[in-house]
Amino acid sequence: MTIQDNEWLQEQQRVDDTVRKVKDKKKSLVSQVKTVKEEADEIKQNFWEDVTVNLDEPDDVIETFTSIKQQAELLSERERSYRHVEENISILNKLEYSPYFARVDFKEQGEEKENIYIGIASFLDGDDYLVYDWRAPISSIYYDGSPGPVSYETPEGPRQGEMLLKRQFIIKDGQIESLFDTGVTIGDEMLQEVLGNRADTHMKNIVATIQKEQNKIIRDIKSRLLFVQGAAGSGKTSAALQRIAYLLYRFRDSLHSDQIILFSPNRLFNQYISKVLPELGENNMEQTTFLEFAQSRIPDLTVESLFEQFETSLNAADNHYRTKAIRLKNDLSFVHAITDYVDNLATSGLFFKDISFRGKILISKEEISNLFYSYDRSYSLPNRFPLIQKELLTRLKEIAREEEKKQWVEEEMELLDREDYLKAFQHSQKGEDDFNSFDQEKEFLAKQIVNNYFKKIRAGIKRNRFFHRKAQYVDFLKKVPELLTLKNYDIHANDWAEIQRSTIKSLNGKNIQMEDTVPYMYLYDLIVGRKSETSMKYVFIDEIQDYTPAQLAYMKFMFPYSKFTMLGDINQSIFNNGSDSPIQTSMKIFGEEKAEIIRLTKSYRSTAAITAFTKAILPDGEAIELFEREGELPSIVIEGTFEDLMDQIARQVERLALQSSSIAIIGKTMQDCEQAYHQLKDKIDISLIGLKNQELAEGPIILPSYLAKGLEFDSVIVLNASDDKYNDESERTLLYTICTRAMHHLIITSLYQPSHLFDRVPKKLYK
Ligand SMILES: Nc1ncnc2c1ncn2[C@@H]1O[C@H](COP(=O)(O)OP(=O)(O)OP(=O)(O)O)[C@@H](O)[C@H]1O
Repeated sequence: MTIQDNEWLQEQQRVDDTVRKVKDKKKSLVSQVKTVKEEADEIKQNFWEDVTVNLDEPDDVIETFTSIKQQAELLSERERSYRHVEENISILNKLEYSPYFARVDFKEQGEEKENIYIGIASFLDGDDYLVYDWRAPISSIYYDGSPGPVSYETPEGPRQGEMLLKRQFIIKDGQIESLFDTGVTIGDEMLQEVLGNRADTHMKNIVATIQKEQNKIIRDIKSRLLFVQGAAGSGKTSAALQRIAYLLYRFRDSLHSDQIILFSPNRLFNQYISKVLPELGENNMEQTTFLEFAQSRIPDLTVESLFEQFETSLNAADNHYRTKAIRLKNDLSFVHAITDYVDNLATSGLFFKDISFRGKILISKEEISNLFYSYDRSYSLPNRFPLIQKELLTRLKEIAREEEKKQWVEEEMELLDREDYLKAFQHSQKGEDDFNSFDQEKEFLAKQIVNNYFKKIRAGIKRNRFFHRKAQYVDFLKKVPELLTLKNYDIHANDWAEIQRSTIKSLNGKNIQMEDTVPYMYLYDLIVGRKSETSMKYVFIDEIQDYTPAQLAYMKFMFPYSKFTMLGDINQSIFNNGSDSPIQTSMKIFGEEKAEIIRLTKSYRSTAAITAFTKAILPDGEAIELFEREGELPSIVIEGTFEDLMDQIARQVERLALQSSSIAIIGKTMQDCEQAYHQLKDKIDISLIGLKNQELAEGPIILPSYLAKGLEFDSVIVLNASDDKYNDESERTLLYTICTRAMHHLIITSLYQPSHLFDRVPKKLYK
C-alpha cells in the first residue's frame, strides 16, 4: 500500500507534536531531579548535624537511634525518588528520539474509533495516551491481529472490536524514515530493514517486530512450564528477554527484577544480552550459568564446566569410561538412587570429620556420630544439624576454657606486641571490679589468643564442616551397584571400579567433574537440608538442550515455587546422546499439567542462502522456514596445508571486514583455536576468546564452538571443518550450531576433505 504524501506529512506533524510534549515533560523533570538531588546532597552533608547524638542514658540511646533512623529514611526516600525521576528521564530520552513504532486504529463496538500509537513506554498528555506501552493490553492486537475483527485480553476480560489500520514506522531522531501499512504479518518490509542491519556486539530489542508466535511466549502468564523449541535464530532468546520485560510491566506491583533468574550458557552470552532490558527501561534480571550456580554450592572444590567436560572427554584416553559415567550420572535414575541411599542413613552411615586443632582431636568423628544418632529417629537428618551445631559449639566453649590454661598459649603471649598488651591493659582498667592485676590481663590475653584460633573452628561448625561430604559421596558411589542395575547402562564391575577411581582422583585433587556436581549437591542437600531459592518467581533456562535430566530435576528441587520458561533447540546440543528429547524430559520432571509447548520454526537471523545451507545439514531440517533475505551463498574453501589454511582465513577476514561489523572464526575446541590464533595474530588484528577471557571484543575474534552458543555475527568463518575434525554423527548438531551463528556471510574452511556431515547439502547451496 502506498502512503500519500499528505498522510506522511500528517504523521510527521503528530511525531513533532509528541516529541515537543516529551521535551516539555523532560524539561520539568530535569528541574525536578535537580531539586531532589540538591535535597539529598544537603541531607547527606548535614546528616550528623541534624541528628541528636546522646549516649548517656539508655533512653538517650534509643532517642539517638530513632533520630538516626529517621534521617536515614528521609535520605533513602529522596535518593529513591531521585533514581525514579532519572529513570523517567532516560525513557523520555528514548521517546524523544523515537516516540513510537506502530499505529493501529481500533474501533470497539459502540465506541469511537481510537488511534493507538505504540512505543517502548507509555506517554500521556493529561489523560490522553499519546503513546501506549508495547506491553499494554491493547497493544497486543498489533502483534496478533490484522485489519478486521480482533480481540485482546485485559485483566477485566476479553475485548472485541475491529482493527481498521495497522501501520509501522521507523523514526529516528524525531524524523519518520519509513512508513508501511501492513497486513497479516508484522511487515516484512520492516523486518527486512531491521534484519538487514549489521550485527552489533550486543543484542537489540525486537519490540517493533515481534511475531505472533513470539508474542504468545512473551505474554503467557498461565503456564507453570513454558517450553520453547525453536530453530536456530528463531528468536527464542529475544522472546525470553521481551517476556521478562512484559512480566515486569504486567506485575509491576508484585514482581521485582531480582525475582527472575536467567540461566545462560556462558558469561560471554550474559554480556551479549545485557543491554536489551535497560533499553526497554527495565532492570536486568539475575543472571547466572549452571557452572556458577554449582560452584557457589560447592565452594571447596573446583567445578568442571560443561565445556571442560566437552574438551576432556574428547581428548582423554579414558574417554570410554567417561562417556559411560556421564550417561549414567546424568540420568534421573541416578538421582533417585541418591534418594534411596539417603533413606537408609536414618540410623547409621553418616560420615563425619574430627574437629581438630594443633594436630590434636578436640571432638572426634565417633563422638559426633554418636551424638548425631542419639537423637530420636523422628528428627529428619537435616533437622539434626542445627541441634548438633549447638551442642558442638557448647562443647567447644568448654574446650576453649581448658585450652586457655595451656603452655602454648603462654608461649604465644610472649610473641605479642605492645599494642596487644595495651589493649589488655585498657580492658582490665574497664573491669567491673577495681582489681587490676597482672593475672587479669593475662587471662584476657589468653582468651583472645584462643578465641582467635577457635573463630575458624566455630565458623566451620556453623557451616556443617564436621560432616564429611566427600567421604559420603564416595560411600554412595560404592553402594551404587546395590541401588541400580549398572548392566542396563552397559557398565560392568571393572568399569564401575574405574569410574569410581577417576571420580575419587578428581575429588582428591580438589576438583569435581561436571557429571558429579548434581549428585554431589543433591546428596548434601538431602542430608544437611536444602537452601532452596523460594523467592524466585520465574526461572528462565536458555539452551535447555544442554541440560541433563539430573540437572533439570535439581532445578525443580532448588526452585520449588518458580514458574519455568525453557528455551532450546534439540538440533544444537553439545552432547548428542540420543536419549529422551528435552521436551520429554522436562514433561517427565515438571509434569504436563499447566505446561505449554511453543514451537518457533522461522529463522530470522541468517540470510535465506545461509538458512537453506544450514538446514540441509540436518536430517530433519525441513521444518525450518527461511526468512527471505538476500545474501551471498555460503562457501567451502579447501586447503592442503595448515599454513595455507591460515593464509586463506586471514585473506577472508580482510575481505569480510569491508562489509561486516563483527567477524568470528569459530573452532571446535579451545586447543584448535589457540593453535590457529598463534599463527593468525601475526597476519591480522584478532582477539582470542576463551574460558578465562570471556569479554566481547571489538573487531575479529576467534572462539571455540561452545562459547559461540547463542551469539551471532555478521560473518562466520568455520575453522577447519575437515572430515577428521567433525567425523562422528554426534557432531552434526555442533556443526549446525556453529554455522547458524552467521547473519550475512558464512565461509567454511577445511584442511583436505571437508566433513562428510556436509554431504547431504545440495551443491547448489554453496560455492
Ligand atoms: N521478531 C523479530 N524481529 C526482529 N528481529 C528478530 C525477531 N526475532 C528474532 N530476531 C532476530 O533474529 C536473531 C536471532 O534471535 P535469537 O538470538 O533470539 O534467536 P535464538 O532462537 O535464541 O537463536 P539460537 O538458538 O540460534 O541462539 C537476532 O538477531 C534477533 O534480533
